[in-house]
Amino acid sequence: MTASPYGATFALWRTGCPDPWNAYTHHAFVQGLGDGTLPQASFLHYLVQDYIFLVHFARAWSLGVVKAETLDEMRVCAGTVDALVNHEMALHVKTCAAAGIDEVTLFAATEEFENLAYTRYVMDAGLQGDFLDLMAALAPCCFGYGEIGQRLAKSAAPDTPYGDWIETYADTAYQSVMVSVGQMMDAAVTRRLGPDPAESARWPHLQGRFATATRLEIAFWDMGLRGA
Ligand SMILES: Cc1ncc(CO)c(N)n1
Repeated sequence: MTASPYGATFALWRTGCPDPWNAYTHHAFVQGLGDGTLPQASFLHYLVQDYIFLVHFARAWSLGVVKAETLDEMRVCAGTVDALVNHEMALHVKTCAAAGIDEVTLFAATEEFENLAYTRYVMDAGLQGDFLDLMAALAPCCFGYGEIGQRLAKSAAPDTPYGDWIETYADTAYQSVMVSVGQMMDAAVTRRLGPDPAESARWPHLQGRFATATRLEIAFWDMGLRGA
């Protein structure tokens, strides 16, 4: 198992589904962001959908506050809601405004099925299950973009038009929130499953949620590439 700055739980989950994880983090859409060959129409189609995605992700992280058992869990979940609605979405608003799409239009955009499936899957994981079910479904989103941002910041073509996007996820603001999310998830898992969580009866189910959310990330990139 390869260690990760985002904690031991994530490292275990990622190791549990290597092929989907690789397909997600090295998707053609991601390569196109890095080398600049991604068509702008695909990028905008993705970004409008991603704005709606973040609205629902902020709702799911808010459910984390409701399902938390410690103040630390509440703090990290509330901090993530803040990072999503007050920071990350600024990228979407600014980039779309420059392309002539205003925020009212963004908020009213029709959701693609891939977007609906992913966001409602995560919300249902949290409603049907407990805090850990919700975290397992949220983890691929957080840490996948963390890994992609870090890798592209080092390897992207200097003239890619997607530098702002890359910078948003490579930035210490995003990375440091992800490190605290990873630490919080490790503590949450130890608290509920003990020191050897992978041996617990619940582990395969949590691993399954992580893998499903990872497959939904792949479908989200596919949706972006397909265009509007
Ligand atoms: C689809 C998707 N996954 C993860 C992130 C990171 O927050 C995002 N903005 N969109």
